This record gives sequence, structure tokens and C-alpha cells, in this order.
Amino acid sequence: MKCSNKRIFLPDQREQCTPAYLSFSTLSPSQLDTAPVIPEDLLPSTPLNLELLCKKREGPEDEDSARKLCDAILAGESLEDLIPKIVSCSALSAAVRAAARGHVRALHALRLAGAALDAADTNMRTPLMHAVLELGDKDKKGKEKLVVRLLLSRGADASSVDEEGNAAVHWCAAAGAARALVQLLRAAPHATHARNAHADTPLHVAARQGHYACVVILLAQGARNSAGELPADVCTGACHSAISLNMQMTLAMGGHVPRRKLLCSDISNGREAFPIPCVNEVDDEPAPDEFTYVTQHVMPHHLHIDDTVETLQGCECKGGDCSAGAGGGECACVTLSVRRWYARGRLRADFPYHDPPMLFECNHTCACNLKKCANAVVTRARSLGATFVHTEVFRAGGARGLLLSRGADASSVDEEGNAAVHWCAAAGAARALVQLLRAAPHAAHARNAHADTPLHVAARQGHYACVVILLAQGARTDVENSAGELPADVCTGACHSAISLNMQMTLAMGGHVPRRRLLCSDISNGREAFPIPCVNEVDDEPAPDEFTYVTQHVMPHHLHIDDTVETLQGCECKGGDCSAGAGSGECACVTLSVRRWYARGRLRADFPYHDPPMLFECNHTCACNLKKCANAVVTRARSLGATFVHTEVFRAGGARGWGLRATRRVARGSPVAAYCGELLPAARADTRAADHYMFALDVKDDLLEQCVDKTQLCVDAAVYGSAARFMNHSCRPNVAPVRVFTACRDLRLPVVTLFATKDVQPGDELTFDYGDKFWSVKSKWMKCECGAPTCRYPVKADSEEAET
Ligand SMILES: C[S@@+](CC[C@H](N)C(=O)[O-])C[C@H]1O[C@@H](n2cnc3c(N)ncnc32)[C@H](O)[C@@H]1O
Repeated sequence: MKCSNKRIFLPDQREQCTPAYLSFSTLSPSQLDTAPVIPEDLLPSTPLNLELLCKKREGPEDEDSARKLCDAILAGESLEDLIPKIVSCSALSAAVRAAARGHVRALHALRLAGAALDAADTNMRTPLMHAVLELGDKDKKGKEKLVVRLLLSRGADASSVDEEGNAAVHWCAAAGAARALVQLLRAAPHATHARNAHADTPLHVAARQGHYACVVILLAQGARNSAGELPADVCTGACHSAISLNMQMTLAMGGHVPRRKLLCSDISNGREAFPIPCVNEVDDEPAPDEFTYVTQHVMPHHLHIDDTVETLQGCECKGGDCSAGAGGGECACVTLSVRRWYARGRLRADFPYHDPPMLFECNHTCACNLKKCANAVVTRARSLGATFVHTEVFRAGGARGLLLSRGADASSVDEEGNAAVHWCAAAGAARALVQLLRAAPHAAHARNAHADTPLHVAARQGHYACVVILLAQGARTDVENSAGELPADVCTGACHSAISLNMQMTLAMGGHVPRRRLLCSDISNGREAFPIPCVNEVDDEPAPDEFTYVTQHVMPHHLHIDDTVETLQGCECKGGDCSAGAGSGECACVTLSVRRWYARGRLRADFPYHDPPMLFECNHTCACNLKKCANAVVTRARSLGATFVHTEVFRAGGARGWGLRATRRVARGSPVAAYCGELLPAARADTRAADHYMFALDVKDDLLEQCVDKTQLCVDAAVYGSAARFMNHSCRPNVAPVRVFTACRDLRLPVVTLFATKDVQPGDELTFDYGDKFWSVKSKWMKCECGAPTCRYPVKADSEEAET
């Protein structure tokens, strides 16, 4: 990708200085979503409210009016000329017409004008269906394809059905429009299983029409093949072979579908500190819902439980931590447990798990300090609920191999580099192979001393069942061994057909492999309190490893940063929590921030994210109690690292590369992450070859004047960086960067803190707006792929004409 030397910009401190560089929109994201503004370049005269005009339609509709309207918008006709065409045409028929004709820009204009792109015509067909209907064999028509993409990115409902119960995927399958089918299935994966009035699935339709590419795409997406007349019954030739092989693969895997389905994000219903997701990678069983989750016993009938102070027998280790062992004069509770069984918050190595003693922990009647007491391990853990570690409920399926269930390492290798899966593949032990791969999915890609994968081995030995199991597990067909042989080169017959078909399927999907692969369990390398997994559900790209994860800036060269006590100007709220607002006699730090912007550890609802003020938090020189200070939100969050919520790095696909998404809910106003990297003088940053991760900390001239050193600074997260470096741009973002000053008040060096601007749900990508300044330069080389309905740069600046 070609890039300029323009940087990502922070928002402007407009109250105190004249805007120059900064171009973060002064429109709030919600304004961007609702205002039906027609782009200037689409209309020659003053902005026109097409929505209102479309509503004014009166009298019978002229057959050609929709087409005329589209053509007129495209031709840039004047407002006076457009009005008569608009009033004689409904927005729906114009949208349908534009969709069928592949008029991308007309559709875009209608969408911005407020036309409902999901409205159906008299046959209950939506513009999306019309666009798909126009797609011919082999998906040749470029404009219609663009229309499908535009409609999907603007939120068109891919699962709407017409009067015959056909969804857009049925029409794609009928037309053999393979690429559009991939797009539709990405937008609505469940449409794979949609059934029309004849109970036909898209797989039936594609198979009947003999559209092989569509068949393999639907199979790869998990299309079912066991309803009434089977898809295999309605076809012959290549389609039939593909469907039959898929049936055999499903059988060989014992019905095991390795796709991970998240059935429920927290089976504890919010009762545990660590939510417990429920996933099923095995079958179609829904989440268990026949019980009520509790974190303490419920008593259906009265029971006399003795919880008197006398029975509790609290110890007398006044203010202590009860770390002394059992014996005279030592903690009474530890003595009750016979000896001290805990060390560093865990059971000691010699604890007799086979015949465990009863443990008596210190309790609320003890004289010790329960926060630090060494004999209150479960007592403290109980404050989290009933589950003290991160867990998930999963579908275990049938009985497991004894060894595997006892934790045997399925990925260990012998002296020739063969793992247990290689030996299974060699012996043709299909069932054991399934168990091994469940325990260690990555073993499917293991390579021995000859660079043979288990697929090479199984194929060479002609073990067909093992071959299909390995293929179903995502074993790669394009990996050469040290003799330069692909798995397909070392076999013949059924194994060869299975491997070749799989290669074709991968090609037909454009390399798109929808299986979730965990590439790394913590990309932060243990540096964050919440580990950050890296997953790829899109392609074969390995985890990014070209950078070193840091949670604070690194300085390649010495920089003069002013962190003197004088500049830090601590407040004088002795022992207090600084919760008073700004004003005389109130917390000096809050006053510096103009007003109190935090409430309950988050930014207040009225915080101006589109034009954020600088926030001055209390710091280590303040007189307040930093543990409870209401003005030390980021300061405290920073003790976790640079990422303050649960996230994962994922493959966003397309030009967006990697992205960062939340794996737990994040409330609006919460600090999400700090942008860390190499701290550079701006002049030096400009000389760096790549600018993908460059964040300009630009300070306005009048503020710069107040700094001891007047060098503007930049953060480059390319070589050293925190998770925020993975945040992509969106024109409809859910986080926004704010300058926060914590332990340093050099105005050039805020903590660039990304706050949630709306409630973020698990799975939502975390994105911020890079700003018009960034895109005004970048859009010459790339278009924005954020997919927001109000995307400001959906096409490259210099290719816009070509698109129409
Ligand atoms: C700070 S990085 C974001 C992380 C990056 N995607 C990665 O793979 O590491 C910024 C770069 O990501 C890409 N990018 C981010 N948002 C994008 C968008 N909405 N459309 C296209 N490319 C985007 C651009 O190449 C941009 O220069």
C-alpha cells in the first residue's frame, strides 16, 4: 500500500487556541448518521433534501421516471430541473432502478437522501435482490457487483425474502454469482441455511443449476445437506462430487463441525466478575438454559446453619497477614487447618489433593487485615463470585480419550519431528486423530523433519478418512515438504480427489477461510493485565510480529520532557477524592480541566468527544488519595498497562489489515487504551519511510510557547507499540482520542487515551476517526473501507469518476 507522510491527528483544544492542523470533525458521529446530506459533487446547486421531495410524489408513476431521476442526478442537473423528476418518482422505484442498473452513485445519493434501501417492491423484492438478479453467470457485471457491495455496506438486509421465500442468496445461487455470494454470506452467514417456499436451500438451487463455484462456497460456509431431497440428489457431475465429499467429511468427523459458535456471552448473567461465555464447536445444541446461575447457595427450605461469632472463632493477629505457620501463639485459623497450606495465594506444592484436609480461612470476625491475610485466599476470591478465573462453557461432545483429558501434550514431537498426529495419520487411526485435533487443533499444521504435514503422511499411506478429517480441520493443501511435494503430489485415487477438490474450494473462496485460528494467545507478551489474543478468521496471514509490544513510550533519542514538581502542580485536597467540581477552593487539577469531566470512573455523558478538552488528572504530587480520587481515572487504569479493557487483535481483511475489537462490553465513557510507541521529535518523524502508525501530538503555538522545550512530538507505533496501534479508522467510530495528563504535564506529551464514545458490545471493532486531514492526503492512494453508511471516503479521490 502506498502512503504519504501524513499522520493521524489528535483532536483540537479549540477553546484555547486557533485550529490549524487538526481536522477531527466538529460534527458528532450521531449527526453524521442522521443528516441526509447530498455530497456537493453530486449536485450542482444548493444541497437538496431528496427525502422530502420523494415524499411529495403525487399521481401515477411514469414508467421511465426512476431511470430519468438516476440519470439526472448523475448528469449533475440543476435543482430546478431535478424537482419535477423527483416528484414524479418514488424513492423506492428509483432505488430499485439504480440497483438493477448498477448506478452506484445514484444509489449512494438516494441513500444519503434517506431512501429506504430495504423497502420491497410489489413482489417483495428489495433493491439488493434486484441487484443480485442482474448478476449474470460468472459474476461478470462489475457495476452490479459494486452495487451489491454498496448495499451490504450500507446495511441492506441480506436475509429479507421475496414472496416465494427466496432470499438474495437464493438468487445469487441461481445466477451462479459466486463473488456476490461470498459477500452476502459474509454479511449474513445464516442465510446459508435459508429455505424458500419449496424448502430449497441456496445449496439446492446452486446444485440444480450446476453452479459448482457456488456449491463449494456454500459447503465451505457450512451449508447443510440433510433436508428432504438432498442437494446431492438434485445434481450430477462436479457439483455432485463436491456435495458427496462434504457429506463424507461430515461423517468422518462424527458430525463434528469445528466452527466456533458463541451461544451466549455470559452464562452467569452478569453475576461473575469474569463473564463466562458459552460456545459450541461440536454440534447444534443451544446454550443450557435449564438452570439459574447463582454464586452462592440458595436454600429452598429453612436450614439451621451455625454462623455465630463463637463458631467463627476469629483469630487475633491484629492487623497482621497471618503468614505464620500453625503452632502456639500463631494464627488460630491456620492452626485449625493443621498447618499453613497456602503460599503466595495458592495451595502449596505438597498439598495432598488425593486426601485433602479441611481448610479454615480467616473470616470477617478475625483481627487480621483480610485484604493482605495469607489465610484468606478463597475469602478474597469469593468477592469475584463463584468462578475465580477466566473460563468458558463449551460443548465437550462424546467421551474423550483418557490421556488427552488428563492433559497429555498432543503437540510433543519425537526425534524425527513427528507429533502424535503424524503417527495417527500414518496408522490411519481416524477416531484418535479427531480427538488429537480437538485437543491441539494446530497440530494439523505440524511438520516433521522432512517438512511433511500430517496430510502428507495420511495421503501417502492412502488413509482417506484421515485425509478428510485433516482437510476439515483446515490442513493446508499448498504446503511443500522438503522434497518440494504438495500433499496432492504424494497420493492417487480418492485421497487425491479429496485434496484437489479442497484446493479448488480454497481458490473459489478467493482464499477466504472462515475458520477462526488463534495465532497467539497474548500479543502483548504478558505486558498487559488482560492478555490480548490474536485471531485470524479471514486468511492465512500469521500474527504480526514486526513490532515489540510496549505499554509505555520508548525514546530512541534523548528528549527533554518537563516533569518537574513545579509543572506537576499537585492539588491540595488532603486525603480527599477530588470529587468537587471546578471553581475556587476546589481541586486544582479539576480546575485545570475547566470542569469535572469524570463521573464513576468514566467520562460524563455530556463530554464533547468531537472536540475534546485536555484533561488534567491528579498525580503523585497531589495531596489527595490517588486510590479513590475521582480525577485519577487514566492514572489508575495505567497500572493495568496500555489496554484497559478486554480486547483481541483480529484480521479485519482488505486494506484494513489487522484491527482491534472488544471481547467484553465496554461502557460509554470508559478509558479503553493508551496509544504508546516510539516518542520522536516531529521533524524526525517526517523522515521515517512509513507512516501507518504515526500519531501527531501537535500542540498549538500558544500552548507550545508555555513549554520549556518547543519541539513538537510524534508517537510512532510501527516498531514499538501498544494494542491501540491496531485500531483502524471508521467514519462512524466508537472510540475517540483525548489528551490526558497524568504523571507528566509537559503539554507536548499527553497520554493519548482512547475513550469509548458509545457502549461497545463484545465483538465490536474498536475504531476512531483519523480525521479529514489524514484522509485528504491518504484518499489519493486508498479508499476508506470502514463500511459505515456515512463513510466520507468510500472511493479514492482520483478514481471517483472511473467508478461511475
Ligand atoms: C494505525 S494502523 C491500523 C492497524 C492496521 N490495520 C494494521 O494492520 O496494523 C493505520 C493503517 O491501517 C489501514 N486502515 C485503517 N483504517 C482503514 C480504513 N478504514 N480503510 C482502509 N484502510 C485502513 C491504513 O493502511 C492505515 O494507514
